[in-house]
Amino acid sequence: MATNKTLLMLPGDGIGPEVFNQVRRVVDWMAKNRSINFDLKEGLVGGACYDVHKQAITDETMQDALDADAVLFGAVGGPQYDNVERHARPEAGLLRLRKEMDLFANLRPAVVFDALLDASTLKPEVIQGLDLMIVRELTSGVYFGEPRGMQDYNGVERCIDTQAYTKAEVERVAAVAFDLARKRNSRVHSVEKANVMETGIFWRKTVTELHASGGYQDIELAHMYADNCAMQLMKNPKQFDVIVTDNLFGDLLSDAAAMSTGSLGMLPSASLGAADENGQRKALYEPVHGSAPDIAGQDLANPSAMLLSFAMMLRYSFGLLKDADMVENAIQNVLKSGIRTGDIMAPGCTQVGTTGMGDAILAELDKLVG
Ligand SMILES: NC(=O)c1ccc[n+]([C@@H]2O[C@H](COP(=O)([O-])OP(=O)(O)OC[C@H]3O[C@@H](n4cnc5c(N)ncnc54)[C@H](O)[C@@H]3O)[C@@H](O)[C@H]2O)c1
Ligand SMILES: CC(C)[C@H](C(=O)O)[C@@H](O)C(=O)O
Ligand SMILES: [Mg+2]
Repeated sequence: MATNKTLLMLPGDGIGPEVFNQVRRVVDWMAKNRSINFDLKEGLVGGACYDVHKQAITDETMQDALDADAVLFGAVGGPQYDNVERHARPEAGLLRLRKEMDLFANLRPAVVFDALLDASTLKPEVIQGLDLMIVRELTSGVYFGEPRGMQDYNGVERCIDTQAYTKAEVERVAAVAFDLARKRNSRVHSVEKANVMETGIFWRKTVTELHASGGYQDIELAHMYADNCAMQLMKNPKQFDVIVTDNLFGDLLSDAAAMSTGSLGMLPSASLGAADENGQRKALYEPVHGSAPDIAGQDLANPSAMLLSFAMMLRYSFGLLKDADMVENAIQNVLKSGIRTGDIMAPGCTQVGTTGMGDAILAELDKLVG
């Protein structure tokens, strides 16, 4: 691969830097064994940035993100920032990255590895072979709608958030879902609450029209209410191929889907912008989980979600399919061999920490490269 691809690394807070340390080892391994050399840049984000600059991301780091070929992100947040004003909170750094990079399509796959059937709280027959993709709209909806905040409402204190979507915003994320479905099992569930919300009715109408007029008749489209979808994800997740939904429902449903895989520590994600004339997209890759303050600093975090996010980056941003497969296979093989972090531990397996899991994955990569 050309050596001029820039990768911006933003480890963040809590377990973010811990799982990131394992990615650094794989980045080094890729340079040494596969001649994949990135120009690496690193920046502060979240609480780590707030501690130094009193803001969750600086303009310089934001510019680095806009200039990079891909951004790799750990996690942000922590209880010590609970009383920081919203615009400077750690989470605001991530939201700014998503908005200013215009990363409207958040791909959150939930894939169940056979070796982890026993780690899920769902019955093995319900989840065996599960491979679903949630496409979450990421730059609009109630996360960003205006007006928002405190109001004087006829002398009464009131607080509002606004759910708002333009037609173009719904169309572009639905198109990503249809295009992805075509490369998978050609089924899309569009999820909203059209029974209650105006934006739900609009979402459903817009997706239906795009399906009919956008050349997507080969894709099977179904509509589902978000509350039912949460239930169906527990009852029979294998009915789904691709789910497309708004920013808030996507946040909730992807955490729910994570548990079928055994742990939040297994779920990667890719956040993508629109393709330019060369087919290149701005992109940020991050695990779905957060900074996990309850286990931070104890070498307990599962680095798999972070490493699988790195694999998604190799695949989606750089077309390095073989190398992405290698990382994924190495993780699968380690799980098959019974090596587990605490979150996915099962009787008869060997428990390791974050670094131990990294050691095992690197050893497996060595085997795979021969
Ligand atoms: N993308 C992000 O940076 C992101 C995502 C979600 C939450 N957050 C932030 O993280 C902080 C904590 O939030 P939370 O506790 O609701 O969610 P969380 O995802 O951090 O943790 C939820 C639970 O899952 C466990 N867990 C998460 N990742 C794990 C891993 N890799 N290995 C093993 N166990 C893991 C945690 O120990 C915890 O019990 C908050 O400040 C929140 O805003 C950030
Ligand atoms: C940290 C927070 C802003 C974020 C979200 O709500 O989108 C997180 O929960 C996620 O799922 O990426
Ligand atoms: Mg979330």
